[in-house]
Amino acid sequence: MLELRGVNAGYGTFQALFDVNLDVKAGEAVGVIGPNGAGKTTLMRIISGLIRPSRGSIKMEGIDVVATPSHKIVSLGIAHVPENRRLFPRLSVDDNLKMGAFMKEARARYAERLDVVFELFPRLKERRHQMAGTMSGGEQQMCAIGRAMMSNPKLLLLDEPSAGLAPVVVQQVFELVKRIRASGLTVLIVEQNVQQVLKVVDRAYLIEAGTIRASGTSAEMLASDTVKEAYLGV
Ligand SMILES: Nc1ncnc2c1ncn2[C@@H]1O[C@H](COP(=O)(O)OP(=O)(O)OP(=O)(O)O)[C@@H](O)[C@H]1O
Repeated sequence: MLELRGVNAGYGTFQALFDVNLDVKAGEAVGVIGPNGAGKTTLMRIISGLIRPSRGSIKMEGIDVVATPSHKIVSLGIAHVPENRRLFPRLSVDDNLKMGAFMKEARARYAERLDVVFELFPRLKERRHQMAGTMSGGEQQMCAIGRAMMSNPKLLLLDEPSAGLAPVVVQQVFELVKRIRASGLTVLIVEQNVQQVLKVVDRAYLIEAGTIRASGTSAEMLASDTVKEAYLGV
């Protein structure tokens, strides 16, 4: 579904990603792990077109993402849930969800998408008239994911969905990821919470200083000495 080849990217003269190759197959959940500043968020940004690579190719179902204008990338089926959620805090849950269905095709299927989101996250239906900024951290994450799902994506990019949440809520967020996966959506998820994320993904990539250092199935990553020493504290 998604294929990155030889991707370099950065900010001005600063290079944040070096020769990145990455694949996500349809129906898979794939994790991206690594330390602070490794380039994980940058990776998500180049896939959703927020920034452009300086070299290399990105293809979504064979279509060149780099050549696609930013506002059309959602139409390729890519939806990005950014770090820190970025909800509209003073708007209701309903209005936040509406913002996720701004493309013409999504607008036409608004009611149908809303049903899908409410079925997956019944809590959002209960709270649909509440101001998003007054909901709990876990509920806000649900709302951010729900908003992304309003565009009827094929690939969901989740950037640190558990960041800043209390441990019990972190558990709930990983349960959400499992549910999304079971609904058939393909997921690429960035996480600091290595132990947890490896329980919900099929495969993962370890990125350090902008370079992919290791990749493999969750079982392989859990057994890898590099991952164990640096990220699992064993
Ligand atoms: N807008 C920006 N302008 C300049 N440099 C940036 C910008 N965003 C990120 N960087 C730099 O790019 C590098 C990679 O950052 P990135 O946010 O991708 O890392 P990360 O792995 O997501 O880190 P974290 O886990 O801390 O969120 C860092 O050195 C960061 O300072």
